[in-house]
Amino acid sequence: MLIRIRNLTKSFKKRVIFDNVNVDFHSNRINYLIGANGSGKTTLIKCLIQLELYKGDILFDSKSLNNIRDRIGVVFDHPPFYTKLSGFANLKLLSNQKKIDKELVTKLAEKLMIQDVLYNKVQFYSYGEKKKLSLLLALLSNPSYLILDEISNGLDYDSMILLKKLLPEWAKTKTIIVTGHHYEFYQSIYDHIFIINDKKIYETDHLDERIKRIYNGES
Ligand SMILES: Nc1ncnc2c1ncn2[C@@H]1O[C@H](COP(=O)(O)OP(=O)(O)OP(=O)(O)O)[C@@H](O)[C@H]1O
Repeated sequence: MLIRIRNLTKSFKKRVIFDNVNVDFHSNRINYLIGANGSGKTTLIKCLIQLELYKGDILFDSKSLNNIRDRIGVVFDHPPFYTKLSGFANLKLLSNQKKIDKELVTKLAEKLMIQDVLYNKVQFYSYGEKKKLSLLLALLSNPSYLILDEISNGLDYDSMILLKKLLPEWAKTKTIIVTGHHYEFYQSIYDHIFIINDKKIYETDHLDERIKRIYNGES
């Protein structure tokens, strides 16, 4: 379940974000993507699921997105929901499953510790609760590819600990890409680290001083 990116070029008008990027995200691993603010982490995720137009090829285990769309789960930093509806109603509407498995929803809601608000309107959800609802939605289809943008943002201590335990478990059967600025959170769980710098994406095996500078947005 390798994600292969070849000759990816992405611009917003004259602003080039990626210039001929070639990179592979590893199968059944936690691939941690870092980069300064505005370097293009969210843009890359949007390219992966074709929410943005780009030049180049992105293949999931040699297949194009259209063939595996149902097997991708994505959580954005600010997940879009119907705020007047309950969390559960949102899951029913937004899930790519024909019929929602209520038992699974309950199980996941308990695991992610949002069972108490599941039937409340999303407009009353906290930022962290929305994140968890979005994660629950992504997990409902048991995706082979799980892409999490800034997932650690807004999570409380217990939820962070939980996620630290769950991510490596999920990586046994899923190809995971995570982005985020909380290096301390990811350092004990990532398998591979990738950095966006100067319109390219590099894989690296450790966070040297150069990378630390870039990571801290000082490049
Ligand atoms: N639709 C758009 N039109 C024009 N510019 C955009 C658009 N979307 C993103 N950008 C710009 O592209 C750059 C990359 O944005 P992106 O959100 O991918 O960065 P990021 O690495 O996720 O940043 P952060 O760490 O702050 O979340 C930014 O300079 C942003 O302003």
